This record gives sequence, C-alpha cells and structure tokens, in this order.
Amino acid sequence: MTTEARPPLDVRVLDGTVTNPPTVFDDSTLLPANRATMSALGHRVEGADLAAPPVVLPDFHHKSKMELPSSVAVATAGTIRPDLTSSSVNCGMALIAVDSEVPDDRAVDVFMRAVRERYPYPTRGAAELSRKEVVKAVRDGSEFSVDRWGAPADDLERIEEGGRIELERYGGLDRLHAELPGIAFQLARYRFGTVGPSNHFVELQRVEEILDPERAAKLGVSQGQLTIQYHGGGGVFTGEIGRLFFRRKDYPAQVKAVNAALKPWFHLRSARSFAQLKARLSLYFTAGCTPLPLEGDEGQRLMLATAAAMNYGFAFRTATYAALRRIAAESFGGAVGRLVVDSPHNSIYEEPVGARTGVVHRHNACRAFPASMMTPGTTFAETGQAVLLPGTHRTSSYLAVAGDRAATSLYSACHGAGTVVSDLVARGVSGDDPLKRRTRRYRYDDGAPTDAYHFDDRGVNAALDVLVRNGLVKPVARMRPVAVLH
Ligand SMILES: Nc1nc2c(ncn2[C@@H]2O[C@H](COP(=O)(O)O)[C@@H](O)[C@H]2O)c(=O)[nH]1
Ligand SMILES: [Mn+2]
Repeated sequence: MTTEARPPLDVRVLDGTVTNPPTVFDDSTLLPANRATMSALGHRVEGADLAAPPVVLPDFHHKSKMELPSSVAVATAGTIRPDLTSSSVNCGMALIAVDSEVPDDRAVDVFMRAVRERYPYPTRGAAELSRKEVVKAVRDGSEFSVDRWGAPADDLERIEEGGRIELERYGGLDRLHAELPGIAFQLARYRFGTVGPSNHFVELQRVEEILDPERAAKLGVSQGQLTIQYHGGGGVFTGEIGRLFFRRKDYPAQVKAVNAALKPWFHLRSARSFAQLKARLSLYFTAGCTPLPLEGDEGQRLMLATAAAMNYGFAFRTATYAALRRIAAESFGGAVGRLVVDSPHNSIYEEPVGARTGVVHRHNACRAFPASMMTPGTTFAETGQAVLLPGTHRTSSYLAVAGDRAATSLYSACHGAGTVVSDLVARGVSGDDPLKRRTRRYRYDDGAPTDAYHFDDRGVNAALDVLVRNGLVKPVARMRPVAVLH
C-alpha cells in the first residue's frame, strides 16, 4: 500500500459544457474516468433536480444492460429516480471474520461443497420461505433472518440501517400488501439467500496486513485470520419491484412474463380514481422513467416499494450470513464467525446532503458514513462505517472505514475495483504476482478446483489510493484470497 506519501488528488471537473458537471474522483494519469461514460452519466441526469453534483468514483464503467454507469452516487433534492440505481436494489457485499487461521485444502473442500449443497446453482426449485415469511422479511428485514435462521442479533449493528427500514413512514406494509398481488409474494419464496456464479461470489481470505490496528481490533479483524467475503442479493422480490416502475434495459423474459400480470394489477387495479389511472398509465406504461416527487402520493408509494425491497434484500443477505457462519463452524472445527460489515451497493435513501436532506441514489457504490453519523453505542460510531473494497479473486481486497472527507463524495465509495484491475493488466501496468500465489477456484459443479494465479495488487491499490488520498476512506486491513466459489 502506497497511499501515505503522495499529496491529495484534485477533484476534477471534466466537462465544462454540461449543465451539472460531476465531481470526479479518479487519477488523471493512472486511471482517468472514461469520457464516453461521463457523457452517458451527463445525459442520464440532465434536467434532474440535483442537490449536489453527481459523484464519480474509481471503477467507473458502464454495463450495457444498465441505464446508469457503475460507481456513481447521485443526490436529488426532492424526486426519486429509480433509473439512478440498479434494477434490483440491495445487491451488496459482506465480510465475516472467523476465529480461525486459514484451514487446509481438505477443510476448504468441505466448506465449498457444503455451500454448494445449501445454495446449489441452478437452484433446485424448492421454496425457502412460506408466503407469510416473505411478508415478514419485507417488513422486518434482517430481524426476520435472526428469528428464522439464527443470525446473531448483536451483529445487526454491522448492517446498514441495522438491516431494516421502517415502512410506516412511507405508508406501511399494509398498503403494499393490499396493492401488490399475491403472486409477487409467492415468487419471492424462491432462491432466498442464494449466492450463485458470475459476479457474485463466496471467497475465503487470509488477513495479510493490518493497516490500522486500533480500528481493526474494534472491528474484530486480526493478522493471519480467516475471513469470508461474499457478494449477493437482493433476490426475487427486489427484482420484481425494480421492474414495476419503468421498462428496464435489463428485463429477463421470465420477469417480463410475470410483470405482464403484476404491473397492471399493481398500478391500475389499485388506482382510486380515473385521473389516477390515467396518470399511472402515463407514468409507468410509456417509455422512459419519470422522476416522482418525494412528497407526492406516487413518490411515497415508490419509496415504500423500494424500502420493502431493501428490507427483503437485508433479510436475504442476513440469511446467507447465517448459513455461511454455520457452514464455517461445521467445516473448520467449530470456528465462530462474526459479521464485520454488510453493505448494500444499490440503494435509494433520504440522507443529509449539505445542510438539507436529499434523495441519494447509489449505483454500484456503497455508503461511507463517518463515526458521527452512526448510531451511538455501536462499533461503527467509534470507527466510522466499514467499507469493503474488493479487488478480484486474483488480487487482494481491502477493508476500510469512512474517511474524514466522505461528505465530498456524498458519503460514498466504489463497491469494487474489478475493471481497474483488468484495465491495468490489459495495459501492462499490472502483471503476475511475483510470488506466484494462487486461489483455489471452485465452480457450481462437482469438478475439482482449479488454480487461479494472482496478479500483483497495483489495480486494487490504485483504486484505494484515489479513495484514501481524497479522504473518502481510511484503510484498515488487506485480505488475500485463498479460495473462491463463483
Ligand atoms: N474478492 C473478489 N472480488 C470480486 C470477485 N468477483 C468480483 N469481485 C469484485 O466485486 C466487484 C463488483 O462486481 P460487479 O460485477 O457487481 O461490478 C468487482 O468490481 C470486483 O472488484 C471475486 O471473485 N473475489
Ligand atoms: Mn452487486
């Protein structure tokens, strides 16, 4: 890690011609933010009631199926815009600290096999929850998974918002329950807690370096220890909700088929007047995504649906936590795992923006609140909210906490460094790990694991460097991957 010696970066404004130039956290020589992607962001927020300039973070890139580029935070003054985050909110990452050293290969095999058995891919089609339990998950968030799956209640403070958003402030669960057809709750019984392949993963890591001993101790992380990092959520319910309010670019055929029934029921059957019916037809059944005023009835209903989806996502990943914790104990001689942090990276929240409250939309960016903004009496009220900066399964990943100047990025940090790593490798700036270390790579089949040789850490360090030198995060520990399932 080479973050200390260099001066802070200047925050850059790249394009003076756009109405709302973003605040760009990049490194103009090593990883400049892509101009075409910047232009896509500019178009998407054109005309929006911005409460602050949009924020661009390292790992800024545009996935073809997404409306908005990744690694972005956008605050609006009084409207909600679902196109400023992912089609399903509360995808996120989490880290478990296990009171064990790195186990031998045989124990790792046992762990990975057990994870695949608990959460096979493709899923076997059995429902994980009853319909009533889906409703509880939507209402109670992570607390549901404490009751249902035995996740430790003490660990809820490590989950953003304590793993639960109060629905009453937006009209309450009863309203959603009355308006959303039963099929939405029925379908959400499936695939609950699963991780699956592609960009989601379960990774065993070794804590290789402690960079902030005091905060590491408070967070429960120590040198040489085993950690489990995972990426998953928010599940079926969030995917349904995310596609009810406008026609998303990412619209799988099965969801489209279900929504053919779900969407008219939700928006039209519950309309209370002809005028409302007409308004909803124009809002939700035409092209584009109309921003909804937060204070209006439609805005409150959207916030209610989003908060419900967030809660289901919290419950979902807390169920994953309970399962991974149990499997780790069974595979690694009773070792106890504790949650270090669980952090959503697709979210919409009402939050402080300067002296006012705005609506902060994060897309593949996680929240980084300083200690002063965390609930008194919690660990994060001493350390600041913990932030995960994963590299890849072939590089180190970092645990950090919010930095002193996180307000300048709307209290946000990037949720990964995957494209930075691949970009630097492609450009020859980063290369093979000189020590030729490797990760045991497991897939969702019965094949033996293969070896994935590591790169050096230049890519993930470059992304972290931008965050650290701008005061957005403070690094706490570096973890090296040992084995991954994806
Ligand atoms: N430590 C690991 N990090 C990984 C792995 N696969 C992906 N990633 C990181 O996650 C982010 C998020 O992925 P995205 O596709 O949702 O943008 C990515 O940028 C990587 O930094 C992994 O196997 N291990
Ligand atoms: Mn994700």
